[in-house]
Formats: sequence, C-alpha cells, structure tokens
Amino acid sequence: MGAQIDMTPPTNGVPRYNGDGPLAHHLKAQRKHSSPMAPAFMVSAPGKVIVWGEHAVVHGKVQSTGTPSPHSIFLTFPSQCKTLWLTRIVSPRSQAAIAAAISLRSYMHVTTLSKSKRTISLRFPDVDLVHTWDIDELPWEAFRHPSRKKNYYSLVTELDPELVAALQPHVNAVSPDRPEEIRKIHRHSVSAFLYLFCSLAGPSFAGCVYTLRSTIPIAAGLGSSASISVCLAAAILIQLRTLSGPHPDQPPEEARLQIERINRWAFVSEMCIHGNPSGIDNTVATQGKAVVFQRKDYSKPPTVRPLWDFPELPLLLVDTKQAKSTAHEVAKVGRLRDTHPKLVGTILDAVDRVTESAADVLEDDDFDAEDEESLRRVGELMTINHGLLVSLGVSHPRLERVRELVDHEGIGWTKLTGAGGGGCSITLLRPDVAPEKMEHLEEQLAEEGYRQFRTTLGGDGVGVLWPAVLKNGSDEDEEGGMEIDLESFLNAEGTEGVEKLVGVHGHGGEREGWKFWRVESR
Ligand SMILES: Nc1ncnc2c1ncn2[C@@H]1O[C@H](COP(=O)(O)OP(=O)(O)O)[C@@H](O)[C@H]1O
Ligand SMILES: C[C@@](O)(CCOP(=O)(O)O)CC(=O)O
Repeated sequence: MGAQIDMTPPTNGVPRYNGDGPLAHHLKAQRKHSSPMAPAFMVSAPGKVIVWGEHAVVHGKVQSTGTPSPHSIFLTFPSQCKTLWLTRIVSPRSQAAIAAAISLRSYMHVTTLSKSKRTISLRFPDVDLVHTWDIDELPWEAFRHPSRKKNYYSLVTELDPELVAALQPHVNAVSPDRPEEIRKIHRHSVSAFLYLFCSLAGPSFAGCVYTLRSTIPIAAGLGSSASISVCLAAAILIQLRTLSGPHPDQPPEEARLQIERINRWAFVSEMCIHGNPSGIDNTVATQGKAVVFQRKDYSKPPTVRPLWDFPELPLLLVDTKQAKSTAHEVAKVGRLRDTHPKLVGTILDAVDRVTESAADVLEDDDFDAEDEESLRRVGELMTINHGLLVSLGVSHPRLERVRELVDHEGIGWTKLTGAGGGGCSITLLRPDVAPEKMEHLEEQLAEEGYRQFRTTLGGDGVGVLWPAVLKNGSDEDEEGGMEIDLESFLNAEGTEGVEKLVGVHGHGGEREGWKFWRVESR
C-alpha cells in the first residue's frame, strides 16, 4: 500500500501520514522529538489557458445588442468590469470551448504555530501583502450562526452579503497606507482567504501562517486567481482533515469526489475575487487536465464536462505584455456580428466545429501524445482556430509576430488564447524540435520584449506535499529529504527559484513527495 494522508481523527489538527519512504522517515524523526505542532505542508494548483473556442463560447448562437430589451438577459463579467446585454436567438444549444491546465502553478506553504500563538497570517510576496489577524477577533458569531453555518461539503453558490459585511473591518484593516490599486488587489486576496477561513474553520483552529508564491503571471488571463483559490481551499480542508487522499491506490471516483470538495470552496474564493465567476478556471485548476465548457443558459454557470484523460502536451506560452481588455474584444466581435450576422455566424459555427473536432481527436482511443501524426492533428486545429479568430479581428500585431516567428522556424502550431487583442499566445511544440531552432526563437522573442514560458498543457490539478519535505539533490536526501521551511520558500529567487525549490516537476519528471488526486480513467 502506498503512502497516504490518513483521514482518521488525528490528535493535533492535521492529517496523519501513513507510509514508507522519505516522508515517513522524516515524520518518524519529527515524532521522536514529540513536537506538539503539525508539520508544515504545501499545496499547489495550476493556471489555465483556453485552447479552443474563445469568443464562440460567448457569441455563438446569441446576439449582442446595445441596449436591454424585455427579452434580454444581463450577463456580467465582473472580473473584467464588463457587462453585456444578450438577446437569445432561438437556439437548441450554445457553443463550447476547451480550457486546459498549464504547468505554471501557485505554491502555498502552511506552517502551524505553537498553541500559545493565536494568530493567522497571510504572506503573499508576489503582491507585496503581509497581514496578521488575531483569531479570537474574527467574526465567528456571524459565520457560526445556525442559519449560516456551512460544512466542508456544502455547495455554496453565492456569497452571503451579511458575512461579506461582517468581514469588511478585517479586510479594510489591510494595507491602509498603500495606493488604491494595490489595496484593491490585497482586498481581493484577503476577502477570499477570510471568507473561506471563517466559513470552514472555527475559533479553536490552530494559529498558522499561509505563504503563497506563484509562477503564474497575474491578470494575464491565465487563471492566477483560481489557482490561489484552489490552494486556499485545499490547505484549509486538509487542515480540517476532510480529505482522505491523495494516494496511489485511490480509485478515480474517490479522487474526483475529493477534488469536487476542494473545487466547491475554490469557487467561493473565486466569487470573492470576481463576483460572478464562470467556475471554469477553478474547475481546471482543481482537477487539472482539461474541460469542455458550454453556456446553455446565461442565467446559470456554464456546464462543464471534464476531459479526464486529456494528454500532457508540450507548450510554449508567450505573453505579449500587450495589455488587453476582454470586454473590448468581446464587444468588438459582437459589433462585427451585428454588421455581418450571417458571415460572422458562419465563422463562429466554424470555431465550434474546431472545438468539437478537437474534443473528438483527444478523446479518441488511438490518440497518442508521443505520436507525430496525433500531435499534428491537434496542432492543425489550433492553427485553424487562430485563423478564425484573426478573421474576427481579435488578434494583434504582437500576437501575429509570435506566430510568424514560430512558423518561420517550423517549430509548432500557434494560436492566441483568451480574449486576444494582446495577452498571450500558445504554441504546441512539434516533437524533436532542433534545440538551436528553439534557442533562436527564444532569443528573438526575448529581444522583442516578449515573456515566454516553456510549459505543458493538460497536467495535474491540485497537489499536496505533506509534510513539506522534498529531495533536492542535497546531502539531506539520504535522510529523507530537505525540509522546506518558510525562510527558504520566501527566499527562493524569482519564479525559477520557486520551481527549483518546491516545483511539482523536477528535471526527470514528477518529483517524489508531491501527491495528486488521480482522476484519469485509464
Ligand atoms: N500570486 C498571487 N498572490 C496573491 N494574490 C494573487 C496572486 N495571483 C492572483 N492573485 C489574486 O487574484 C487576482 C487576479 O485575478 P484576475 O485579475 O482575474 O487575474 P487572472 O486572470 O490571472 O485570474 C489578484 O487581484 C489577486 O487578488
Ligand atoms: C473571450 C472569452 O471567450 C475568453 C476570455 O478569456 P480571458 O479573459 O482572456 O481569460 C470570454 C469568455 O468566455 O468569458
């Protein structure tokens, strides 16, 4: 039997670790010193990209109108502060899009404090946020009122305004002297944390420090907020011992149940950050792999169909650093469709066909991520989707430049991802690309001011490192591994340093220590 986090009631507020190998060795050593404190542990969750179907998923089979009519519904995208009035055309179904996890991730380190320390701290250096609250001063009365009290398995689909109000003084106490644009970012992260913490924990919860570092660019359409939301939800649920995994022998159904529990609370955190999120980003960040999502009824969240067996594919992600506005690009496509309804309708239908074909190819039993022909089919569908997005007018010269450079080197298949008009592009890399070609491309991109990430598509979702001990190629490996303490985590240099210190992937693939809920069906 493999190592696992034990669900049976523990003695000191964290799951027990039950297994052999370096982690068990480390824990035994800890027990010998009879430390009353729970060991530090880590959680991690990925960002995401939209691979096929953006814009069609918004405009497909619905027509945007400038002003509301009695037949309109109000569609809000609070994250982008945008609103659209959409009038439904009689349509049996809307169009779909596919979003997939990427290997850029957030990492959260959780340290439990000694019993006498009754404080909770957040340390989020990426956004320059540090704050400590006294546990006894949090608004427990409001959150534990019988009419409001939630359980770890509750499905919460909207925020309770009274609870939001009860948290306000504790949110407003953060960073009072910082400029408003920074305070806004801090308010989002802090509200998400406090809402989850007060909903799930209680006044007797152990004092702790939650430290987060992320390798995902913030506000670039790569799901950074969902990724931190999943980390927060997973960390607190683990501390509450409400999760039995992950462990290698776990059946996929059990693993999916566990991640659904995390996903529900990550969605609550996303609501604190975005107001009315679709739920796609947190779903992808929790379960990893990819999802097909479709908006059938605009008054409800989209339907989401997981692609549990989506393969891991090599990807070059390029950030144009060109600011984009999702609202602007969505409205632009809406206007184009109003002017040329049939033509644009046909293009949007074609995008839908591409998405459908992609799902078919990827779900085909014969698909092999190592096989050139299989990759070519997926790549071509990306190229076609990009061409259709160009014809909708949502590309940008900076995005076209990336495509041009990649095509010139013959390195892979490129498309813009997300709203376009700037933002990021993704390139599916051909197998066996000559290293010098890759180097040349990377040099050119760097020279022209692009930020680039070598990543993979369709990787793991939420992961757990319990306790926070990893083999890092040091002498300590023989002793079971190196303990990741708060200081080394905070001092890791840049995103590369974070990856090197705690990344879920080492150079030779997955790193021993990190565990994932395995959701694949084969
Ligand atoms: N590394 C991080 N540390 C702290 N908070 C973060 C981090 N990444 C994202 N966030 C939170 O998520 C918000 C970004 O959400 P959003 O603008 O939708 O970007 P994205 O599209 O990347 O999710 C930030 O304002 C912040 O509150
Ligand atoms: C254009 C659209 O289809 C994707 C927008 O993605 P992003 O804001 O770039 O992550 C809009 C949407 O689906 O809400």
